Amino acid sequence: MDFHLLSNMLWKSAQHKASSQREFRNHIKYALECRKEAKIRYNNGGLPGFDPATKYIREGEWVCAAVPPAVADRRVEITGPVGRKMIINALNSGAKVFMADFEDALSPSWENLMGGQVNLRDAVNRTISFHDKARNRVYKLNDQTAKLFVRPRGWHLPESHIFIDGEPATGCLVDFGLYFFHNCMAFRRTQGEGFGPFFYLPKMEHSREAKIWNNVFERAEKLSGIEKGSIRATVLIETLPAVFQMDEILYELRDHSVGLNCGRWDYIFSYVKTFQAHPDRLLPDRVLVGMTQHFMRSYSDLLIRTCHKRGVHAMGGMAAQIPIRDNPVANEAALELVRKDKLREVKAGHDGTWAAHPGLIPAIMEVFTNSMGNKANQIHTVKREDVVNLTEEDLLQRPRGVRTMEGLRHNTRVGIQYLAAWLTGTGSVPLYNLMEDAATAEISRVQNWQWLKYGVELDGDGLGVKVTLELFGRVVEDEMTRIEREVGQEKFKKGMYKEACKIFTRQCTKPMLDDFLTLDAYNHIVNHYPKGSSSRL
Ligand SMILES: CC(=O)SCCNC(=O)CCNC(=O)[C@H](O)C(C)(C)COP(=O)(O)OP(=O)(O)OC[C@H]1O[C@@H](n2cnc3c(N)ncnc32)[C@H](O)[C@@H]1OP(=O)(O)O
Ligand SMILES: O=CC(=O)O
Ligand SMILES: [Mg+2]
Repeated sequence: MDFHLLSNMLWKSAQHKASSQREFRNHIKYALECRKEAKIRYNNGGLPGFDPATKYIREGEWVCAAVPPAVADRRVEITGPVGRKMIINALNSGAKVFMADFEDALSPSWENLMGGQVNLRDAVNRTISFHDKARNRVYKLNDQTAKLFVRPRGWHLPESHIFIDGEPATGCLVDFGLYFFHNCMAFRRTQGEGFGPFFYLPKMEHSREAKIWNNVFERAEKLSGIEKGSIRATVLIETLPAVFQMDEILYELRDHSVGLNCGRWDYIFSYVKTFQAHPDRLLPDRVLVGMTQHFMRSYSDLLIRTCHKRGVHAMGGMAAQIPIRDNPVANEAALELVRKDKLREVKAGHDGTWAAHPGLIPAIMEVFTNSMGNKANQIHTVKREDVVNLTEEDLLQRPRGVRTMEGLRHNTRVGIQYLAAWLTGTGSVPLYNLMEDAATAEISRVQNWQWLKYGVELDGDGLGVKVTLELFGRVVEDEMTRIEREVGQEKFKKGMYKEACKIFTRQCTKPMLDDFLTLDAYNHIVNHYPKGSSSRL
């Protein structure tokens, strides 16, 4: 990384960032306090639901600003972390959109974050290249590239390398601010056809959080002298409380919206978190909680209806399968699962979807194109009025299925390996032929926690064993042995598997569930400098 360039970039934007942090930090603190209050309500037996106070928004006849022509067609979007080669490959992949990820797929070390900003700036300026010396291969952009969206971190994550008035900065404002400041003008010229930049916004729980983003956008537009409504964002509906706020979220962002997305993995994680004090709502094995469970299907159906009523895209989510290079039969089976998932999405009315890997794009493109034909999207053709009567109970219905020892083992094996990768700077990894990232790892963590907390019986394998601390201790030991065998002694010794195991085990066995695994782990990747060594802004 060019550190001289980086410090210039940082310094130029530092003043802007500091003032936006000062302007918004109390609103953010309030929004996070409200999350805590909601958690107390749910822990005391309450259920999330539609807010009677905002019925007028849900029933009102309003639409969002028209979709910018540059992103009318989003039938396949590839996602990935902001490494240099990854960005070039994703932009060249043939997908319509690339979502560059500072969130679920990135371990937010200072180096990754700042390297990512430099890489994105070079991508927007179209000067990005990468030389893979080992393979003597040079990577450059094609003439035709995907449109770039950027996903900053969620509201809950601090950026502990930047202190403002003695407090760590808010991570997402750093990600947004740096990217916007350095790319706004070039992006609008080269990519956005006069609009942009474009964003994905993660992990919101309430429309008041969307309102903060709307204010951040308006402030950025004003300061840079671009028209209000230039910046556009797709909000991930990936928390259980947010499914009851979809109209309200779009309403707050109506001048800046370009749709909602079904963030299915965090949504499952959020189901467990929201119902952490409801032992009658325990999850079956992770592999059984798919989009065909009634509560998941209802969430996707309602998202489509809501988006199309308001004139914006309803984006589908991520199938976790990735290509299996060394086994053609298993590879075809994985591809078939992806096709099936995408067919369900396009038939339901989704306007596009996510791909985890470039190797999946042709198959996904074919499924969407066969169904949508030449239409750029289905916003005005699939209204889903059939789901107008969907109820709170439909959205909360208990997932069905069994719990097994293999489920417990798989969660443990995957959770530890993911965390070990994250601690060493890698935020998305292939494990057992599936894509794993922060959202999928969270499911493993909270599911183990839930099963331990309530001492569930593993009813799916005929053993009738109860999940206890002793059993979990044995499972952790076995799985660490298995991981060492699978990755090899040398990699195991050099890696951070033991630290990961400690954190993961602590998280699974806590009396009270922590809100986020990455908040606990973050301290391990922060560079700590001596007091007083920073610059004043
Ligand atoms: C729940 C959610 O939030 S989903 C969204 C967040 N998660 C993600 O974005 C995950 C995205 N996917 C990935 O990170 C990767 O596909 C992984 C980690 C799962 C697998 O990556 P790898 O092990 O590198 O896969 P593999 O070896 O098959 O890669 C083959 C080639 O495709 C490239 N590639 C793989 N995935 C991607 C991607 N998502 N974007 C761009 N290029 C990619 C690799 O860089 C490699 O390129 P090369 O041949 O030029 O060297
Ligand atoms: O961000 C996406 C998800 O599924 O989580
Ligand atoms: Mg997510």
